[in-house]
Amino acid sequence: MKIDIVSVFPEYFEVLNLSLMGKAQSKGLLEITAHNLRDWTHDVHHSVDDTPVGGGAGMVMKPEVWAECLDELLGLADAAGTAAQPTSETSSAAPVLIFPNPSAPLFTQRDATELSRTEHLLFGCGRYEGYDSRIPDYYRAQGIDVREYSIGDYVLNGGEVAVSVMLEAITRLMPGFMGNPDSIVEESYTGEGALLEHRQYTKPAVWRGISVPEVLLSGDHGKVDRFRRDEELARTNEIRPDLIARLDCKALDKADRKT
Ligand SMILES: COc1cccc(COC(=O)c2cn[nH]c2)c1
Repeated sequence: MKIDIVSVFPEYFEVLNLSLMGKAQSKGLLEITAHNLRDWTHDVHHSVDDTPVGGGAGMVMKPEVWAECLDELLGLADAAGTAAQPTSETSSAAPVLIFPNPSAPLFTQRDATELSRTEHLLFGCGRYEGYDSRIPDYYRAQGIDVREYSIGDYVLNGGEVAVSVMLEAITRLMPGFMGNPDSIVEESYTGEGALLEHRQYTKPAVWRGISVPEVLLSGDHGKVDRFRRDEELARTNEIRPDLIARLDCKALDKADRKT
């Protein structure tokens, strides 16, 4: 998978060369490039933002700068309309263009699963009050698959943290990324927006006088599975009833068949 990230703080992503992400890059599973949006400015101040049309506090990121950058990274015709020549850089599959945005639909495991099968992702990190809203609209009109996602109900100073969160959720699902692929199978229940996972315990069976649930020591896998399933339903109902509402009957049936 080829991943391009555009930010005014590209150095923020140097951390991706560590641990699993670093290994995945050295194994050729991933190719991550962080670009500095200011490389597409032409003024002496390398300005990427301007005051909001209609007034209001803060600054908004300029569409022209983003467009010069995205046209190039997406391999689109430039403003003059001359078709950009496909280069070795231009991946065959059209990339998905993703913008973190607090005012967008929530990014879920279902999105991570879908995007983990994509060949080329291009992330755009907003700063200040955000980017000119015409940017995603324009690229949708060019036929690009543009997604805007929130990672939660809070506002960050920029999209970089949100991109890191989405990248981790996406890349860990890629075949060959995790040492032990089984570790993501179990999550398929909770992952697909289904249920919260059951509580986890390890040895010792009794720790500071607190015992693990007896059934887990029974050796009866059928009973253990049933116990865990019941706990998943109860925990989800108590902590995240909204996930129950999203559950479709298939997932519930599948869950019952599992035990
Ligand atoms: C309109 O673009 C903006 C504006 C302001 C900050 C950001 C960065 O993203 C977030 O703050 C965020 C994403 N999910 N939850 C919070 C983007």
